Amino acid sequence: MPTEHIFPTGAEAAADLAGRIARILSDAIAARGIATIAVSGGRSPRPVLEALAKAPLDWTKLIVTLVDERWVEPSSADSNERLVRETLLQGPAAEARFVPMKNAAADAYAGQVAAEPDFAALPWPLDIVLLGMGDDGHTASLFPGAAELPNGLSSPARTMAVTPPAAPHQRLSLTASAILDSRHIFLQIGGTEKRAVYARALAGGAVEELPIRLALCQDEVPVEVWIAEG
Ligand SMILES: O=C1O[C@H](COP(=O)(O)O)[C@@H](O)[C@H](O)[C@H]1O
Repeated sequence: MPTEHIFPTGAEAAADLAGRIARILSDAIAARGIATIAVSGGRSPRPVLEALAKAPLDWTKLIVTLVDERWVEPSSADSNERLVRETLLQGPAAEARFVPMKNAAADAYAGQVAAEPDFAALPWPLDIVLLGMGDDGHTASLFPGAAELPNGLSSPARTMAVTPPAAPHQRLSLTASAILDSRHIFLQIGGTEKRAVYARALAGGAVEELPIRLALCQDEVPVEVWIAEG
């Protein structure tokens, strides 16, 4: 079962989560000389990434990457890379090494072939995987109903290409095995709908129906969840 951190507001949850991430990254740098974090996109992580950017870390020792990316140009409002550049990679944090998922390939399937070696070369396990969750129970870009989901749940590769059944843009995503090759998995949720999906995911059922279960219902990696009630 995940460890839960419950806060009245999203702002309080984000501040606490950013502090926890900064402490773990600092300890990782002290222990191994390098720290790694893969972050989610979408709307939820913005305040966490903005707060984390202010942490007094040796950013030159940090590798930042994404858990998933929409196959759009980094200038697009839908780009997860754009979110990370606008929020986290600011000021001293811009010294971190950022490993993007989007490359010049025409689609996410060709892009996956080009991106996989960069991801295979990362220093695994990652220190932190910061997940989000959609209202359909998807995490990273492991979408229920996607033709590529069975492969994403079983592949030993680090990355997978996927076409979401009901969301825009082809995606590149970490696979389940890559997400679980980590020292800490953190999940951020807020709002009535997501809290209900989270409760359903904990209650049981197939990972194919609610892919967030791949992180919540396993014993390999400690999972902590930051929940905003407001
Ligand atoms: O499309 C995506 O959705 C999920 C959830 O996003 P949110 O806007 O509801 O927070 C996100 O975790 C994922 O990284 C993103 O690409």
